[in-house]
Amino acid sequence: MVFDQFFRGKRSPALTESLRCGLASVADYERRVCETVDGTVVDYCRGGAASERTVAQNRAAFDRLIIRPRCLQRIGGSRSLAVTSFGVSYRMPIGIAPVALQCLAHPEGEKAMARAARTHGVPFVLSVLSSVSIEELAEAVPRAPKWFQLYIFKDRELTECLVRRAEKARFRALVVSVDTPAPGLSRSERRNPLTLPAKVTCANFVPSGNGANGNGKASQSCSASVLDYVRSQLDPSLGWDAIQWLMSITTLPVIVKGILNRADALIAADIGVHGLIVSNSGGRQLDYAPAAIEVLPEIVHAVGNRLEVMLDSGVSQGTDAFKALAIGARMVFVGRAAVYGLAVNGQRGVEEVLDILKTELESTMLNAGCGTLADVTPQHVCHEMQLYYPSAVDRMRSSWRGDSFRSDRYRTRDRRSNAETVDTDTIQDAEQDDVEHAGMRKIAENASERGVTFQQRCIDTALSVPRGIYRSNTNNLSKCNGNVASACPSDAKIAEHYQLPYVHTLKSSVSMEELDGSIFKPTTVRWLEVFPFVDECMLRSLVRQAEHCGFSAFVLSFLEPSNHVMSIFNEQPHVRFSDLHRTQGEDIYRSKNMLPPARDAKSVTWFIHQFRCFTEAPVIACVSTTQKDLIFQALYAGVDIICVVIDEYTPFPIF
Ligand SMILES: Cc1cc2nc3c(=O)[nH]c(=O)nc-3n(C[C@H](O)[C@H](O)[C@H](O)COP(=O)(O)O)c2cc1C
Repeated sequence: MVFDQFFRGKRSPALTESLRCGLASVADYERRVCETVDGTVVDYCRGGAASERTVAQNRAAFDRLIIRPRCLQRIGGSRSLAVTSFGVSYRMPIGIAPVALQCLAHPEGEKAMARAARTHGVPFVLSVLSSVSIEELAEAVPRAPKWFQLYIFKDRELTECLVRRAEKARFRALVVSVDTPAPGLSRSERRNPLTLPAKVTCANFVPSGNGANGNGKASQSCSASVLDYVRSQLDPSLGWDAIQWLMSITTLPVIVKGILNRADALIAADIGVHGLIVSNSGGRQLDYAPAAIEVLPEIVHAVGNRLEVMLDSGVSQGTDAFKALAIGARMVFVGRAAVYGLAVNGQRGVEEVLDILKTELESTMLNAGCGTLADVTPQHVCHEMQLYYPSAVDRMRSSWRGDSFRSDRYRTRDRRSNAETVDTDTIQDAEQDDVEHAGMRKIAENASERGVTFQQRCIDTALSVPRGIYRSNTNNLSKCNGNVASACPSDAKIAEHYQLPYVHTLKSSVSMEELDGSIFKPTTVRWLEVFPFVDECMLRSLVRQAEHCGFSAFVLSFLEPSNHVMSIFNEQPHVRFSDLHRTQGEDIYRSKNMLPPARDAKSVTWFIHQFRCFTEAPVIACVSTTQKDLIFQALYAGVDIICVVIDEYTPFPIF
């Protein structure tokens, strides 16, 4: 309100009206719809697939992103939300997503929606399952910026016919939905089936009076059961050649909707698709699909500027739009938000909703220090964990001699790839000119002979933490014939040489004391790798022992399946695991009572909480990118740093 009075001077009539009715946000519109509209229609508009987990995730993922404002940015008078897409200029970067059967929400349905889009100068995407036909809409709202959404049906003739009709009606782009090999499963619809009123039908499949819509086959089937007919036309056997076929039969830009994976985005870019809508259809298709905003970074990162990337799913506030734009979306689309406006007050309701979103986006931009969309950058958004755990970064820095010359040089080399196994040749190359070269090479060669590998691990770069945890992999103990004592010293020396932290594992036969007493230099940075054991006393004792030996951080390893960790301890009778032996005695640590907890959320949280009570030192959770749930559990449970282990198939920006 205050913002509005001071900065806008004059409110639009739509905003004034919505405020007067107590409708100040999209959430207010949603509430109003629930109070006033028939239950089955509410379910149809609001519902999602199955357990609706993805619907919830869409909201939660936006909420996890925090806006980082910049001040004193000299924002002048030339403020603008204008955006150009496929050569057409729109007044703001928020369009209306395709929504089937809008006459269920309001008698004017798609016509009202398109008129509101015209008022705001934003694209309106007509669903192929619209309750107003392509021709009727074009005639009623000729000047609305219209795009047409379709599926590539089993019947290609029918599909081509729809494309021709859209071209003739001067639609400006085709949006092909690719996330619907079959209809999404709605539990609410199953409980409470939606029956279409006589006047509401999929108008594109019904012949008009003059036969303009003509496709006899479709019409006949449709008259029996519109939805059954369309469902029967969805084609799970489609491949990317279908998109190429679509591009070959039209000159309109083709936008692929429903992409959630960088690999698919890359294929789309390679075959020359014009745009993508990163979308999970508002959580209506695949339950447990990721939130669209969560995968947007990996997709933007993968395709860059090769095609236009847009987003829908979960946008219900101006801040949501801001976040998506900051991460790299050209435009966002709203589905439910617009439908709520339509259901509450027809065209006016949609205009009000768009006005709310526009006002919120303007306000967000201004307060974040952005005058135009070009000013909105990835630096304006971060994941909340980056704010919650900053002190850990400082603590990590203080336990890391990261500013030495040689260390920098090594880290520059690391940046070539996110994860790589550094072989001894690489180490040699790095240090050709080094006086210590020969000695170190010998140690590295020895290590290599014993089958010890050097793994590069990566800590979230956004936290500016130096990267490159050095870790000796002593999993292959059996190769050492019980004589592994010589492995650790040389590994520790290499770590010292490259000025990387040495991560000592409990799977070693050399104890922390032995390393501290004879192998480590005072300057060696040492961290201890710990597994999620259930025995509290033992953990506490290990922590004390480690602190006593100068270990400055703990790496909780959730990487290996618990049974694998235990098998190492249990099935190596010839190996003396010195740290564990000293702590508890062999019989106990090899016993079944020490099975680590299962990796459910509760036990992971419990373990981290426990561990936090034992020590002030930074706690790093080592998690694989494939264990995404675990990453968040660990963060929420309070670890300082997540060490995300990336394999070559995993896209980095999984956050
Ligand atoms: C009631 C309803 C019907 C929809 N019908 C279609 C459709 O016919 N075709 C399509 O591609 N997407 C359809 N969608 C998905 C939207 O285009 C869009 O992806 C989704 O609504 C965006 O999420 P949001 O509702 O959270 O904004 C529909 C969505 C809703 C809510």
